[in-house]
Amino acid sequence: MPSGIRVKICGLTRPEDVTATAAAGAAYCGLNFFPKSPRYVSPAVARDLALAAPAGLAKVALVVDASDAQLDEIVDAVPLDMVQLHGQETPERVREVRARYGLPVMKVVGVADAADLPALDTYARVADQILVDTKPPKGADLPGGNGLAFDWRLIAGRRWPVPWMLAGGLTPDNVAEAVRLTGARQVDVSSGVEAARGVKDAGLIRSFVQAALA
Ligand SMILES: O=C(O)c1ccccc1NCC(=O)[C@H](O)[C@H](O)COP(=O)(O)O
Repeated sequence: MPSGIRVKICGLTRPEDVTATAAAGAAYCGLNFFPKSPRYVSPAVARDLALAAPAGLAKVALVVDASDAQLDEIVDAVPLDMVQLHGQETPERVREVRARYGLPVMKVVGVADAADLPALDTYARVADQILVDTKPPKGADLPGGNGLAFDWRLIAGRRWPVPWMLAGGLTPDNVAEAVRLTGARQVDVSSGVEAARGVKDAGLIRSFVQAALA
């Protein structure tokens, strides 16, 4: 990609979503294994989606406080390039998952205010990547994928010693401003490219990637 921005489209559920994500020029696709999510895919469905992904589109497994048994089942079934830990996983658990599966691990850190920022430094010491996402509001059904942005000024100019992604409430309309303000070189979206909750839209995926690269 000419601008060097790498885009992740998260929560794909259908083969046409994979086609649209690859055609738009995204670098990563996310497969969601959180059972309560409207974007959940079983390991069997995820395997077919992952096998449909062309070379160059990295497949990321999103899990929430998954046990070894759950992760074993996913990793055995699905050809993956990365694991995204989207729950309350401790730094020690990040280390364990990296060691057990030999896959890069991206740890999600939720941000609502400045008090959340030190955790980014903590996880940047143990994870291969960090994903800076909006902290879910109290009582939210889902720990992510809520389509809510945080105040990007909190991380403007911040850097970490590992690659990082910006997420949370990004859309084709606001992603360019988010990149400009934060300096992010990677962005992640789910709700902002959906026609309905859990249903990706090829046109929105294309618009999002184009806007991120602009
Ligand atoms: O999308 C879900 O349903 C979900 C469920 C449980 C944990 C995480 C989940 N989604 C995470 C994402 O899709 C993204 O990594 C990120 O939170 C941005 O989502 P959005 O604000 O919807 O763009």
